[in-house]
Amino acid sequence: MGRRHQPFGGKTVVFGGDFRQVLPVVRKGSRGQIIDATLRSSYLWKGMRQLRLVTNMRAHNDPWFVGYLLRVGNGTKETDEQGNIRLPQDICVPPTGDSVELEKLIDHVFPALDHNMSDPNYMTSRAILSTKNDNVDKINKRMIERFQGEEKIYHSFDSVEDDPHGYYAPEFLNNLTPNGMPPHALKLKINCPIILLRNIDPANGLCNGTRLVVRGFERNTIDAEIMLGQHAGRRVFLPRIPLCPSDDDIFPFKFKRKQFPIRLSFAMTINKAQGQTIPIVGVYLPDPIFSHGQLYVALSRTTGNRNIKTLAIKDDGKGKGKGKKQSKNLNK
Ligand SMILES: Nc1ncnc2c1ncn2[C@@H]1O[C@H](COP(=O)(O)OP(=O)(O)OP(=O)(O)O)[C@@H](O)[C@H]1O
Repeated sequence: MGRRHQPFGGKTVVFGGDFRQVLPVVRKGSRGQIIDATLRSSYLWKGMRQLRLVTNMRAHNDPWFVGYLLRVGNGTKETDEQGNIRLPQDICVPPTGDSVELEKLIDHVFPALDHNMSDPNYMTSRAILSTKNDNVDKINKRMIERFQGEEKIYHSFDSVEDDPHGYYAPEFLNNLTPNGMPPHALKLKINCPIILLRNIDPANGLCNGTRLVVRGFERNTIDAEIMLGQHAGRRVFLPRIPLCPSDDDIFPFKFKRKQFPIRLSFAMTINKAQGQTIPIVGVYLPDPIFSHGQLYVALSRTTGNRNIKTLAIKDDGKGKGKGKKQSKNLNK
């Protein structure tokens, strides 16, 4: 670090990013505060040299799709009078207004599940993405019920720091699942796909967002196999670790959960999928999406138009999104 007065001691540091994607999350932040949290607003920005990557390598076999993604991401895709974007007809599962529509989306993304359950490539090359954890949990629950194989439920140990008199009953704590935390009752089956929620051992490929498949159950560890990236094929034993919610002002007490830092990954939030390549993607949008950047992230995880199916419930203007700072739903 020779030049102490320069950023990073004068060393060259490479930052990467795509400003069309979801911006940093600022809880309850205004538009201005969110923009303020981006690299573009950093005092370092003016000292940076910008290099542009202009070829979409992931979807390079589908030039029409690449152009469509750029129009969505750049905000140049034409909208109707309510601000809705028209999704291509061939990627839409027609909404029917009942539970069958979701089953249809699941069947598109996970065809012949019964025959392919033990094929790790099948399991990790597909996922359903949605905006909210509630939707994701609903789909993961359906999928694990459908999945066949030896089942195990791991329960967490929940506690509150500085609570010597035990004011917070375990039953109450067990019912809490703040964002980014694993559930109290983690129901798994052999060969089911999971995603890591914390960096455990980045040097060995165990990072927040790593996708794995469950191979075996031990009393205090889970035997799993890394599925993607340079560590694909590596068998690891995942430990239970103490976890705290990332938003520390969410409860008026300091909540601690000892659990395996994983969730099922048949479905995940769009934010969690940012940065991943998922060859076959389903997008479930029962509510208006938060921003066009979120739609851009969801659609751009895959390699082309034919590998994506969306189920968008039409926003009739009376929905929950009405009057909030959400962009309109994105229907046909
Ligand atoms: N030069 C290249 N030649 C061939 N394939 C490439 C090349 N660069 C990237 N890819 C492939 O494109 C896909 C996306 O790459 P990568 O995840 O590095 O992009 P990214 O910019 O981080 O994407 P995003 O931000 O959208 O997640 C990967 O499947 C990768 O293997």
